[in-house]
Amino acid sequence: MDARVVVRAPATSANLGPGFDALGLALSLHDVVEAAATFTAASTGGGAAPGSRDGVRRHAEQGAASGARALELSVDVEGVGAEVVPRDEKHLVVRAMRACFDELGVVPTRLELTCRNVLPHGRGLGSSSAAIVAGVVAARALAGADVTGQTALADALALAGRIEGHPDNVAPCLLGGFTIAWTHQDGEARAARLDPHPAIAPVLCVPSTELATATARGLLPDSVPHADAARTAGRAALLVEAVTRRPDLLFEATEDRLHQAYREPAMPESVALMSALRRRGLAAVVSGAGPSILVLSSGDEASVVREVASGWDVRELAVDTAGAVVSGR
Ligand SMILES: Nc1ncnc2c1ncn2[C@@H]1O[C@H](COP(=O)(O)OP(=O)(O)O)[C@@H](O)[C@H]1O
Ligand SMILES: N[C@@H](CCOP(=O)(O)O)C(=O)O
Repeated sequence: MDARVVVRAPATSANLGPGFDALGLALSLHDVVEAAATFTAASTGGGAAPGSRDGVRRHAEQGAASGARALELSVDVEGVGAEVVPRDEKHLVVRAMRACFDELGVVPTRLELTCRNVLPHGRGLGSSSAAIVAGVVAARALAGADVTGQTALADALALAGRIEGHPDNVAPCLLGGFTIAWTHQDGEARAARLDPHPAIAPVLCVPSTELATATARGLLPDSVPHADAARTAGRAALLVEAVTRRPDLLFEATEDRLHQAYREPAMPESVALMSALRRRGLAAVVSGAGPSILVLSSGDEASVVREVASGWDVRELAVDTAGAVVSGR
């Protein structure tokens, strides 16, 4: 009994300056994962409609009862990272799918993946979140679980957040648009999705060098001055208004004192570019953990970015409003 799906997951830019680990924007750059799976009869049998709540519960009971079975795994990767990403159980999409199958209680015996990668890795554009979200959504769809309802999205976000470790990329990747993400008191990721102002046009300056998010997180101090925290909290609040209704406030609203300066030693050229862009009045920030620079443009500012960021890979993108999209089941 074969199931086959295609999932498209967007790049994301997290933090947006002052919204460390909270704010994020989905971008019009996508990875695509094609996935096919065969499940044990025990984990899918019994006649309940796959995807119904009853069907998922029955999967959980029967999957758990069936015990571990060897997985026949095939991973094909095209595009970015094809030479370096693992092709086994360590592949991030596979890890996310396995975690989701376990949560749903279904037991795959065969899993076939083709990953068409476009998002650059280790550039602060949420490639790991896109891989995780694509895996979680693909696994839910293959298992016959809902992927679009409120409960399904909440479950997918919680699992993706657990795997990624911070919620601000997985939220916009799953939901699209502009998101405010937080960790609930139960420890799970939650998010509120907002529509960005239609004038917002993200412009990315992408360097050729990578910086692992874990490395950039390691540069952050255990505590920051109260004045910096207070100032940045105010700017983050203002940024919600600026992104959704008042793009004229973007420059002031994107000031950060919580993470960018601490990370400068790992990406001096990026921070220098950000400062040069800000001196020209542009709302430039470090994208995610860097080293890409994001300009939240609200008009015809791309030509200034190209002039200041001469020699950089400058990409004029749009906001992705759809988030992760699944087709073909
Ligand atoms: N499509 C993918 N398939 C497999 N692994 C991926 C994929 N995208 C990202 N990764 C893994 O995530 C790492 C990058 O994650 P990270 O350091 O968080 O940077 P970012 O998410 O900003 O690109 C890559 O080096 C790779 O190990
Ligand atoms: N809030 C995180 C965001 C990391 O984003 P990424 O795209 O660099 O993975 C952080 O700043 O560490």
